[in-house]
Amino acid sequence: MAVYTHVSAEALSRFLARYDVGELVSAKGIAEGVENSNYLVDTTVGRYILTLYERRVAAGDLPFFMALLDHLAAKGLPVPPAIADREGQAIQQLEGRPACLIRFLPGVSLSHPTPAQALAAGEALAQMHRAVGDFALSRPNTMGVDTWRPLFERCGRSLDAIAPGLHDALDRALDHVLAAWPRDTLDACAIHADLFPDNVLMRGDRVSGLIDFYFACTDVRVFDLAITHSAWSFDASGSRYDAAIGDALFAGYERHFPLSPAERDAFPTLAAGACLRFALSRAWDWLNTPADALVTRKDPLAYLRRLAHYAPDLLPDHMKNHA
Ligand SMILES: Nc1ncnc2c1ncn2[C@@H]1O[C@H](COP(=O)(O)OP(=O)(O)OP(=O)(O)O)[C@@H](O)[C@H]1O
Ligand SMILES: N[C@@H](CCO)C(=O)O
Repeated sequence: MAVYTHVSAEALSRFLARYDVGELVSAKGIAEGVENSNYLVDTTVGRYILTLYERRVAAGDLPFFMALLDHLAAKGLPVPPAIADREGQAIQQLEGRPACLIRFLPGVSLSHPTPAQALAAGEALAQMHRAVGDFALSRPNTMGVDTWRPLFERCGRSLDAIAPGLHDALDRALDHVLAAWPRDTLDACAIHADLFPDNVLMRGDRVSGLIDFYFACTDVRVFDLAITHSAWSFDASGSRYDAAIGDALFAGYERHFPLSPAERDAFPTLAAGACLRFALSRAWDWLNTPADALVTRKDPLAYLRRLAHYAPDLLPDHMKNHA
C-alpha cells in the first residue's frame, strides 16, 4: 500500500481551511501506487486527491509537474490539475512533506486493458504530445538513458541475488542499447515517462484520466510510446506479448502522430531502453526495500522478459531461460 505519511484528521481539516473546498467529511488512504502517499478526501463540496510527495519526487520539480498539468488541462486533456488555495498556492507543506490537493477524476485504473482501451490510450498519449508543442518549460529525465549505467553500478553484484547471471546480462544489454541510442536525432518534448495502465483512468473504452505525472520530463517523444508499449503489451510476468494490445496502442498513437521512418527504425532500441530503465529501477528497489515492507516490490525480471521480446539477441540463452 502507499501511505507512508499519516495525516491526522485535525491536520487535514486545518490544511483544507486554506482552500475554498468546503469542510472535511472523510479521508481514506489509497492502497494503489508505490511512490507517494495518496488520500481520497471528501468534503462538503466535492471529492479530491491529497498527495504527499515521498521518495523520488523532489520538491523543486513540483512547479514543472504542476505547470505541465495546468497546460494540458487548459488544452482539454483529462489530467488532474492541483488546486490553488485562497492565496494562489498549489504546492503546500503537510506533515513535513510537500503536498498538493488535486482534482479527483472519475474512472477506474486498469489492470487488464483491452485492445479498444489500448487504442484509446495510444490516442491520448499522442494528443498529449501534440498539446505540449508550445509548452515552454523543460526538465531533464532523472531516469533517462545517462542514468542507467550509474544505477546499474550502484546495484552492483547484488543483482545476482535477484537472479544468477543478471549482473552480466544487464551489463551487456546496457552496452548495446547505450551504443545504439539515438542522441539528438529524434524529436523531443515533454513526456509522461510512466504511462502504465494503472496511470490511465478509463470509463469503458474512453480515457477519463491521465495521472501520475511525477516522472514527466523532456526526452525523446517516441521513447514515451516505447515506455507505454512495454508497460501495456505484456502480461504481468512479462513473458507473454499481446500483439493485439501492442498494435492497437501504435494505431491509436499514429492516428494523431504518425512516426517518421527514423522513429520507426529507432523504436526497438527505445523499447529495449525502456525495459532497462524499469528493470534497473525495480532491481534497485528490490535490493533496497525490505521484503516485509508494506509496499509490494515490483518484479525486475518482468522487464528482463520484455527485453527478451524487443531485443532477443541481447540476452544470453541461460538468461532467456531464467526469463
Ligand atoms: N486525480 C485522481 N483522480 C482519481 N483517482 C486518482 C487521482 N490520482 C490518483 N488517483 C488514484 O490513486 C492511485 C494512486 O495514484 P498514483 O498512481 O498517482 O500513485 P503513485 O504512488 O504515484 O503510484 P505509482 O506507483 O503508479 O507511481 C491511482 O491508482 C488512482 O486510483
Ligand atoms: N511504473 C513503475 C513504478 C513507478 O512509477 C514500475 O512499474 O516499475
